[in-house]
Amino acid sequence: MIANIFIHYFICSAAREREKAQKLLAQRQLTEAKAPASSSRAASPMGNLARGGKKATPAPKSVPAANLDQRQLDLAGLNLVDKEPSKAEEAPNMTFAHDKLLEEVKKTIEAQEAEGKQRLSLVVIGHVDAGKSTLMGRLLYELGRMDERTRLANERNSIKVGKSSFSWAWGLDGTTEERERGITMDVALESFATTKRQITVLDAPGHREFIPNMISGASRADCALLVVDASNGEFEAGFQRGGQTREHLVLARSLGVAQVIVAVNKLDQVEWNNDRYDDICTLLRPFLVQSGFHPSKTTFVPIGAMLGVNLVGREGDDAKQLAQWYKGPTLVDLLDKLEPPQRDIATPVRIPISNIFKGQGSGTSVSGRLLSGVVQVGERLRVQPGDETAVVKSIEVEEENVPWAAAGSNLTLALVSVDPIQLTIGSVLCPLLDPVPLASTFTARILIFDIQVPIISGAMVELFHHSRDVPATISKLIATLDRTSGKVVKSNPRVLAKVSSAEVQITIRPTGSSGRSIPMEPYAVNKAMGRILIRREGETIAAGIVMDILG
Ligand SMILES: Nc1nc2c(ncn2[C@@H]2O[C@H](COP(=O)(O)OP(=O)(O)OP(=O)(O)O)[C@@H](O)[C@H]2O)c(=O)[nH]1
Repeated sequence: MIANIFIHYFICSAAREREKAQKLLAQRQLTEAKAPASSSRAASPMGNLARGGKKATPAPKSVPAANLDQRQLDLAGLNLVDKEPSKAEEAPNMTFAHDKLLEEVKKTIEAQEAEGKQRLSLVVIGHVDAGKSTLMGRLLYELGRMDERTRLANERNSIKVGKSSFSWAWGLDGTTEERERGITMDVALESFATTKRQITVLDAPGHREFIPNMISGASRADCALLVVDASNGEFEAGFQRGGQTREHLVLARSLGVAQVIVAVNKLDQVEWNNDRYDDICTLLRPFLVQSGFHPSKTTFVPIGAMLGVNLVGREGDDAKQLAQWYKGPTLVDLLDKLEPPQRDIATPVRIPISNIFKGQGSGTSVSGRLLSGVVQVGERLRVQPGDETAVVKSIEVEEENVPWAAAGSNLTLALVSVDPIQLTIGSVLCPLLDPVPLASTFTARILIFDIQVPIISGAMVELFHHSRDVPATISKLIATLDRTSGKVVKSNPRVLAKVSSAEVQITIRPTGSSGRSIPMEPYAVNKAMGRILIRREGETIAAGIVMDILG
């Protein structure tokens, strides 16, 4: 009945997103083309999209024009073909009634707690080149999640292109461009287990050019691992004004991340100097408190990512110098003690989409974080904004197909009975009867950072909400607030100065691709859906929470 559009590239709301998605498809195709059929999951140089054996749908085969009737020719010209009712697209039925599902989820979470195997998501943040991907690559290897064959292949291939020092990072940085440039550009997803935790890792890019991707990664995490480079001058570069050590910490905290492990890396570059380690910790401690991290939720660990020192142990010659002055926990010991957050399973489903890709013969797949609620296979969800609905054909969490997933999971959903053109990065999947409100104008309480140019009414900004960023205007300065009590200090101020708190009205400016309204909720209704970040000219100027949606 409806013509099916063959999608040769992903459907995203903005050019940046489209480019990102195209890159991911290329990455998946490259990975799949290269990977042997039996390749282990650790063997794939992946982002989350490269996993799970999914394949991009091949382009339709061309048919000689002489063999087509007029209608087919018209359709061919439009790049349309009749939709064949495919078996793969058949919508499955739901297994559980909602209350039964909630019971099942509670039981499972309790069992996980009793087993001492709790799940959490960890975003790896820090200034460019601090060693985030190297650390993750090495840690995956030490924990047995990267096999020897992959390690050797990464070593060999990185030597071949003169990038041998990035060989560990290649376990995470999978695209040709990332490997050529030696930097992470998009968030890569991985997972590993410690004794008591099952951890999903989101390796964020450190380069300031990719802050939007870092925001998208941090908004999917419960905890953060900040990596700082102990080399002389390098720690200072990241920690100075405008450095990403500072910016990432502030962004992560503003997005609700409350626990952080600080890994002081590359200590081999300073001869494992104890004083250098202590100085770095001393400089970071007050900044962490100032950024809103409670000292009891902040831990420090000295490491050498490349040599694998103090990640899971301190054996061997490389660790001798450190072992002379450090007797504390290893990185894995600290990961094992991270507190899993409360799961908001009773609130309606909210899944902001962070990636969209074509599944093999099974419609479209999307990935993102289930912020609240519980979702199951067979469930029909609404896509906001818009009138579209979709049925969940399958759910994948940490490379396993599961019948349901609960709040906090980073998941991939295969969707059927959906027009993929209606899906965009930043769209939110929600229950049919409990849709997320759409906002074009709303009020927000914001905390203004150390900005150089004060904010005035009419200021043009970029608004970040999960993986979506849209142009917006600070349309009204309602009041300045006392930073501690939140009480109004002055109504209708003329400007908002740096390091102050305020209530403002924000209006989203329409764009060709994303319209005027975006799905969001007041913080009082759903914390994770009510957090925003405001940037201007590539600088994060404020973070805030949504108060009231005005229209
Ligand atoms: N000497 C030394 N070099 C390291 C260590 N860890 C990482 N490096 C080097 O630091 C450089 C950057 O490492 P990456 O892992 O790509 O850094 P990153 O933080 O992931 O970079 P972005 O994601 O692009 O910000 C590479 O050349 C690594 O070999 C370490 O423990 N010691």
